[in-house]
Order: sequence, then structure tokens, then C-alpha cells
Amino acid sequence: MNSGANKDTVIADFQQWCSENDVWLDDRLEIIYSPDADIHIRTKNQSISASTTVSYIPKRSILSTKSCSLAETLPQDAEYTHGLGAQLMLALALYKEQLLGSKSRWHGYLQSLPDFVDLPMLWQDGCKDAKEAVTWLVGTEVEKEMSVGSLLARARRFYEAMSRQFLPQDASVGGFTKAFTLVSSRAFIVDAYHGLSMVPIADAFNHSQDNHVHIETDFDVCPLCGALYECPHDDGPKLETHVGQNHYDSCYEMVVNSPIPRHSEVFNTYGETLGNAALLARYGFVLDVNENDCITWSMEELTDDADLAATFQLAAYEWESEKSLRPRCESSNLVYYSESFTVDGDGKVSHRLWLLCFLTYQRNAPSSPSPMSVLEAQIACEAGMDVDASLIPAVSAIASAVSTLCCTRKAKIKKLSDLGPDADIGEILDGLSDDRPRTRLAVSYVLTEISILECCLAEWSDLVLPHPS
Ligand SMILES: C[S@@+](CC[C@H](N)C(=O)[O-])C[C@H]1O[C@@H](n2cnc3c(N)ncnc32)[C@H](O)[C@@H]1O
Repeated sequence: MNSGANKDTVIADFQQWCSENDVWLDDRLEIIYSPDADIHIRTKNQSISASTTVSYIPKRSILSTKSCSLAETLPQDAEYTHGLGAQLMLALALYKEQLLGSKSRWHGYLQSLPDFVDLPMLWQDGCKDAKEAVTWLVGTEVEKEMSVGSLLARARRFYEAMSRQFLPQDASVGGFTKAFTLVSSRAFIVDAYHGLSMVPIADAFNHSQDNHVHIETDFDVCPLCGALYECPHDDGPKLETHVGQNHYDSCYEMVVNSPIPRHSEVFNTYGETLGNAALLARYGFVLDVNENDCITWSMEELTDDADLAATFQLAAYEWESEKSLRPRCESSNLVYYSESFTVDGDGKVSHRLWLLCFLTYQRNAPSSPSPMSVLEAQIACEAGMDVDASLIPAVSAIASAVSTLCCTRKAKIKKLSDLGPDADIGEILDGLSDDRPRTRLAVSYVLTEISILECCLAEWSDLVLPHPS
């Protein structure tokens, strides 16, 4: 959307485009623009009940690498069908349509989009506020999500490799990067044919963890032609075509999963497990409270000992086949069941991270208790009950390893190390004026990570035995 454009006209033109392209939105909903919330969807004066379909979006109206004007010529290599490769290729398709202006068949839709989304990947080359914000993200989950430096560099390399063949002379790397931010913050994977796509109307809903609507698509279509039923590319037994079903031309739907009150904003979900790190990196915003926030480690970050990693794989497989593991994790205040190496927002440690700490202890321990017996002992300790004394050193060693991990992780947040242990980050945030929005966003995100790590340290501290002097 051109920043000087009249927003009412922009939305009216988008609605006109929707009606010309059979994109249908329930009359009880309206598309709103407000300066503080940009475009969003609200109910008018009627509530809407669950299971209602509030939007039909014909497949032919979406913008994908299969439907765009470059579709016949774009490379189809496997690297462009998923992940960053798919995002870059869709950004190329989108940018080409933007450069076509009113000649693009998506013009009415494209003119309603913002020029770009202010994602951290753009901050490195930005103003003082942006540059300062980037320094706060070094060593955080946000940096992991997007590799602050390398994402922009990869987008630029892709542009250099592709632009001459696919884009007109007035194209620029800056324009392509802006298109990439729109793809990052708006595109959905719709089905096995179109893959990652720009979906008009569906992308006008903002995100919430308590979402009202979600997108429904038949993912398993023919990856070669998009057919939902029988097609010439089938190699197995053919499914019959349903009478009256135009399978090349069906719709994606926005369906209500939780009743929507009247006069309220209607939210979609961009992903049920997205924490603030992913939201900031990919969408440029954070939620005030996000129950998915966590600190993560990869195996490589935790150990460079290949034997330990191999022992872990076997031990995890065996332990996870024990039926009692999940319920025992649920009985613990300090451990939760998760097949990743994480600490969650309550300072709980995933059972896999716990197991790796246990195995590290076990390598040097004279006796060999089972992980379950040590977990049981820990749960008893948490409840203040009597515990077999021979298991206490193992419980304490695991708690000590968890504490070391948290301290090391805090030290990895570069800005914290630079400022020293006495720095009050809350005070720094309070001192930042409103004309530093990116730094405020980054510092408030860092506060979330500090609070998770400190919560974990505090929760586990009671289990750490003092070292014998
Ligand atoms: C799919 S678009 C949603 C429509 C968008 N509001 C617009 O004006 O075009 C995603 C973008 O909307 C904004 N957004 C979505 N949910 C949000 C939320 N809960 N809080 C703040 N911004 C949000 C972010 O800028 C995000 O990159």
C-alpha cells in the first residue's frame, strides 16, 4: 500500500477485486484499516457461531509460483519447494506482479498490502534505532530464528542470481527485500501443488493464540496439476471424480472454530506453537503474553561428544517407550514432556534435556540408577518427601547441570555480557523513548528470555546440594 494512499479507497478497491475474483467474505464481517492496527477483520453488529465458513477463496485467486505470470519459466528445483527457498521464490513471483502494476491480475489485492513489514532482518542496515535493536538480539532465540546477518545476505544473493532473467530493469534489490518481508509475514502453505502462497482475505486477519478462525484446505492434491480427485498423473488406483465437483477450481475456506462476539476483532492463528522469537523474526511483532515462549538448545550446542549423542538417542528411544513417562512428567513441577531440548516459560525443563543432563552425570557416576528412578526421586524431592539417599547426588547433579546451562545461556546474550551483571534491563527499557520502537521491542523480548532463565534457575536451586567444602 502506498503510504500516501487513501485507505478507504484502497480497501474499496480490494473489495471490488475480491468480488471480481469470487473471493467471498461473510457480510457480518468487515475489513477495517486503523493507523494503530493496520488492516484487520472485525464483526459488525452480529455474532458468528462456530463451524461457520466465513470466507471462500477460490484456488485460482491465490498468488503462488504456480499461478503467477512467471509460472512457466520459474525453476522447479526441490530446494525451492520448502523453507527459505520457497519463500525466496514466492517473493520473486510477488515482486514481479508488483512491478507489473495494474497489468497484474492481482493488482486490486496487491495495492492493499503494506509496502513492507519492518522485520529484524532489515534492521542491520537501518537507522540508529534499528542498529541498536539488532545488538540486543545477538545470542537470543530471535537470532537463531533468522540468523540476523545471513537472512538478508541470502535474500540478496538470490536476487543477484535471479533478477536479470526474471525481473524488468526497474527492479531493485530493495524492492525484492520488501516483497520478501511480505511473504515472510503473510504467506501460507495451502496444498501440495501451490505450496507457499499469498492468500487474499486470509492474510488480512491478525494473529492470536485464542484465534476465532483458521484456514481449511485439502492439502493432498496432485503436486503436478493441483487436481483434488482423479487426474492423468495418478499412478495408484484412481479416485473417482465426484459428480458436479469442479476439482481444479475449488476453494480454500476460512472456518470459525470459536464463537465470535459482535463488534470485535476476528483473529486467525499463524501457527499454534509460535513463540515471540518466531513472531518477531517472521512477522515483526510480539504478543504481551505468549505461552509458547521457551529457550531452545540443539544437540550441537549441548555437547560435542559423539558417544554421548549416540547414547542419548538410544536412551531416549527406550525411555520414551515407557508408558509411565508422560504421566510422571505431568506430576513434576520442574520437568515436562517435550521431544526437544527446551526450558519453557515456567522454567520447566523438557524430559529430553533432563535426560541428557542425567546421562552426562551417569558417565562419571560409580553406580548406575535408571533415569526413571532418578526422576521419581526428583519428584519426591520436589514434594518434600523422603528419598532414597543414594539417588540424591544424581538429582542434585542434574539440577546443577540445568543451572549451569541457564547461566551459560544468559551469558550468551551479548548485550547482557557487555552491560555487566548489575545492569537493570527493565530500567533500560523504561528509559527508552517511543521514537525507539525497534529497540523497545528487542529489549522487551530480551526481558522475556531473562525471565525464563531466571525462573528456571530459581525453581531448580532447591535441588542443588551445596558442594562439600
Ligand atoms: C497476515 S498480516 C495481517 C494483516 C495486517 N495487519 C495488515 O495490515 O496487512 C500479518 C501482519 O499483521 C501484523 N499483526 C498480526 N497480528 C498481530 C498482533 N497480534 N499484534 C500486532 N501485529 C499483528 C504484523 O505486522 C504482521 O506482520
